[in-house]
Amino acid sequence: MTGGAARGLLAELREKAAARLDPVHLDFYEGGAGTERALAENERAFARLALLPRVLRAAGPPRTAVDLPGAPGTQPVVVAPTAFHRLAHRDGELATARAAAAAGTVLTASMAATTTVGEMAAAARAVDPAAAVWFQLYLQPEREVTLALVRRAEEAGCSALVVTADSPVFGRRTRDDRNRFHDLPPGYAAENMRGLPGAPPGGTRDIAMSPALGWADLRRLQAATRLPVLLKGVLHPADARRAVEEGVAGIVVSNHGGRQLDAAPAAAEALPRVADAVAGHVPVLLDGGVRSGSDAVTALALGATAVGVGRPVLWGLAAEGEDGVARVLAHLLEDTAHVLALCGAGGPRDLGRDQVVRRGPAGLPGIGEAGSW
Ligand SMILES: Cc1cc2nc3c(=O)[nH]c(=O)nc-3n(C[C@H](O)[C@H](O)[C@H](O)COP(=O)(O)O)c2cc1C
Ligand SMILES: O=C(O)C(=O)c1ccccc1
Repeated sequence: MTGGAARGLLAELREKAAARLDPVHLDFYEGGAGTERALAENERAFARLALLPRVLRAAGPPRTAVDLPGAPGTQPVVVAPTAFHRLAHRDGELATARAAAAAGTVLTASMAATTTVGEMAAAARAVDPAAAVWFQLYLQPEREVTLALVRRAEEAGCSALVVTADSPVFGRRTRDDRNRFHDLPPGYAAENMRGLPGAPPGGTRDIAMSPALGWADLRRLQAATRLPVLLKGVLHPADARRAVEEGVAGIVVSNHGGRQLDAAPAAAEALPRVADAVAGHVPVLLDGGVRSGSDAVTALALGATAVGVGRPVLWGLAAEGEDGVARVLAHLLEDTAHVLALCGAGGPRDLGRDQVVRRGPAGLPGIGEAGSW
């Protein structure tokens, strides 16, 4: 086989995106923090793992539907929140929203979107009135600003909030520093931040990261909304346990695509212990490095209910707009169902953690050992 034959759709769209994007914007999308070790580890962790198929289980065709907060019967691949889609394509977040709705996947609207969450949710619902949209939120130091953002998400019809907790300070992005990319170009803005309390007339507030936030702030948020709240950026099992005690509706295991703590482990490596700590009380999602159905199924076998994808969506968007995002999502969903079938699973719940082993000579002794991972 020639190299090209097995290259895959995502690699193709990534190359097309790289050829089209302003190199500074490409670096913003692709880059991570520090030496980009956490970024690299996300994909490497999946590459180190193999799936052990089960045979003759009479599983029938895979049913992929899963229940997520505010999204019953949805697909096990969701669109992770990523900033600034209009730098990738003129249609920006509207293209992403339409493609996610068409694919039947949850769209997580970023607080740092270049389109308002209201416009995004309307675009998704124009494609599918039942489309699920979540709103990702950085808790702001000023409570009234956070609450104004929550009201916007509620009014947009969002069905859950995703609070990103891994950013007490903004990660040090080596490529952005080198490129001096620290502001959106003229004509673009973080539209959700327009007209908030304290914003200049007609202008936007900056998104603040705060190291002063604590569990009490999360609790106050939960008391101020009826929406389910997921906590994103959890890697320590003790934090996952605490979050469940605090009544969160879901946990997102994530190192922020390697853009925050460079010394963080891969999301896939942190997942099993977080899943153990959560013990099925709420859904656990994983994002970081998911590039194939095999990666998604590996995460599902290790205890995730669903996975999120960040950069692949941006590659599709930059390469081909709405069609590109649609191709990425359809491919990942189809590949996930296909790999489930090959593993002998009739659905995500049929997978066992014993079906995931480390590659290499040290891998096989781990088979079947609970907690070998
Ligand atoms: C360009 C870019 C922008 C991002 N913006 C946000 C954001 O605004 N809020 C957030 O919680 N996470 C953000 N993330 C992190 C993603 O939600 C997700 O954790 C990560 O991209 C998953 O890894 P993957 O890109 O390998 O799929 C961003 C990631 C990228 C690559
Ligand atoms: O780049 C990011 O990862 C991110 O989360 C972000 C947050 C605010 C503004 C721009 C990007």
